[in-house]
Amino acid sequence: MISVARARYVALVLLVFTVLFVSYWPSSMSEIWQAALCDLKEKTSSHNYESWFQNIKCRRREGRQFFLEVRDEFQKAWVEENYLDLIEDSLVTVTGASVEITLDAESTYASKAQHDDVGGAFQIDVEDEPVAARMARMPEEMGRVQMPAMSWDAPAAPEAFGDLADFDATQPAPKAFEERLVEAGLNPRHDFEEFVVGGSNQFVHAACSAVAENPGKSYNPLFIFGGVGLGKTHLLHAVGIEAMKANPQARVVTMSAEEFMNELITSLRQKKMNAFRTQFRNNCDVLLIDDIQFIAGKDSTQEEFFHTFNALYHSGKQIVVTSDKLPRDLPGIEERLRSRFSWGLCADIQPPEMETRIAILEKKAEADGIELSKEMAILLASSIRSNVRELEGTLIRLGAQASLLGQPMSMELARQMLDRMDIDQRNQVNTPRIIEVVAREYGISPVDIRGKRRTRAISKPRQYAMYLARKHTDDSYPRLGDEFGGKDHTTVLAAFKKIDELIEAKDPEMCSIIDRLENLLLG
Ligand SMILES: Nc1ncnc2c1ncn2[C@@H]1O[C@H](COP(=O)(O)OP(=O)(O)OP(=O)(O)O)[C@@H](O)[C@H]1O
Repeated sequence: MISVARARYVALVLLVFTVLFVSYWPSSMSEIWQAALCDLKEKTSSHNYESWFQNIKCRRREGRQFFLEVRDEFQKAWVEENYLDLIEDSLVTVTGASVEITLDAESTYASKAQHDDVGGAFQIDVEDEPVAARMARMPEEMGRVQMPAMSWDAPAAPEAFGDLADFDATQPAPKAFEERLVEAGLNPRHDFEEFVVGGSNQFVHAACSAVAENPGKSYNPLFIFGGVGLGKTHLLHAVGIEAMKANPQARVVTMSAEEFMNELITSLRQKKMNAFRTQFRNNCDVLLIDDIQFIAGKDSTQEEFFHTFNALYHSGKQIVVTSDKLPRDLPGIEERLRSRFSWGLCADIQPPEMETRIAILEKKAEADGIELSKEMAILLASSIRSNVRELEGTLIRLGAQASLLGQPMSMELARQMLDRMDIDQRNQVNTPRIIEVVAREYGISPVDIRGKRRTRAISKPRQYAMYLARKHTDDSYPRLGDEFGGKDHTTVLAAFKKIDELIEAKDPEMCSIIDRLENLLLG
């Protein structure tokens, strides 16, 4: 028999435990939703979180059904298409039970749809707004393109340009010109003079020069493609700089495909689509878009870009695009866009050969005031072959280290740094390396893992790589989707869950596969 005192003690412990459990476990609808939001914040990039999740409200809960409210139809469509599984996953994590989600838009305002050929992917109904109010907003809406509204072919008389009136094309005042480059999104250091030409980039360099000399009239569009850090962005900016040097009235718009998408989203949110379209379709003579592969799988952005492309192309404006692959190898890009990218000229950029690497190092060293001997340039150029950004970074780090230690840049210092880099690289666990290790182990190529083929021999290693990437990197599911060749984040989520469940259940085959791959990866 237990004593009364002991029974009281047990009851007290139970009571304390219940109180603690009830007060810490999220129970009210809003607590559950807040906890789910925290979980979502962890799983996605901060930009994505702010754009798509932060403003979602949980309006009602009936048992396991959650009624969520988003701002408008556009957000509803986007979240439904891209993020529903992710939200469901977070709610399951928080509640520990299965859930159902119903999404509703706060307003009945329909932002997506209706388009004509060049008219636009999104028809934003700003017509209800009084005309005077819209006109008053126009200067603010014109956004980043500050250049006067001119067509490429018919420059207006200089008087029409206000403070540009005394701008002399042959002798640009350096500061004013640089400021204008920056306004146009261009990096003044990335001009043709700074670009070292060799066998690997001769063709693309010639194509870029031709386009810059005669925008809209030689190769249109110009599609530049090639591996990481090989100078695509540099050449893209060089085209813009040269075009502005040749014609001070040229309205150049430069941005990454990601920035294009973000501006589109902001314009949709703020109901400023007219200004967005004016900026890209009417106030632009040269459109330079970097890393177009980013819009893979992003249907609404592709649609808007398609209409922007048509409008510019048909009015003879120049379009230059960079990408990591040829148009036909770009996964997740609509066929009509891929075919348009191939209308003009596709020019690839290859890793530079030894002499070009040495020349690049010498040029950068001179520009940054670093004393670089020939011997050292050869050492660096023979150690780092396939990425100019890395080559440049090593030179700068070496210069910085020598100056911090108060020593000259010796061969010994350079060798030590290269050895350390080698070790760092071998230890670095990132998604590309995981893909490489898994592909090698299964005798397939990283391209197969990033590709679409679903044979067992490819899909299984692909799932292992997705699981390892989620486990060992900080990449969010959407980011991993991009890393795996533009796949939907739900594919990665499903692969992770499937393998995780098998590991949790101590499935001997899966545990041994993952152990073996982790050994290869982590040493
Ligand atoms: N031929 C070259 N001459 C001089 N500098 C170069 C050359 N090629 C590349 N660089 C320099 O290397 C760095 C990386 O180039 P850039 O950013 O243009 O590469 P990218 O191909 O656009 O890379 P990513 O695929 O990562 O976008 C830049 O600082 C650029 O100036």
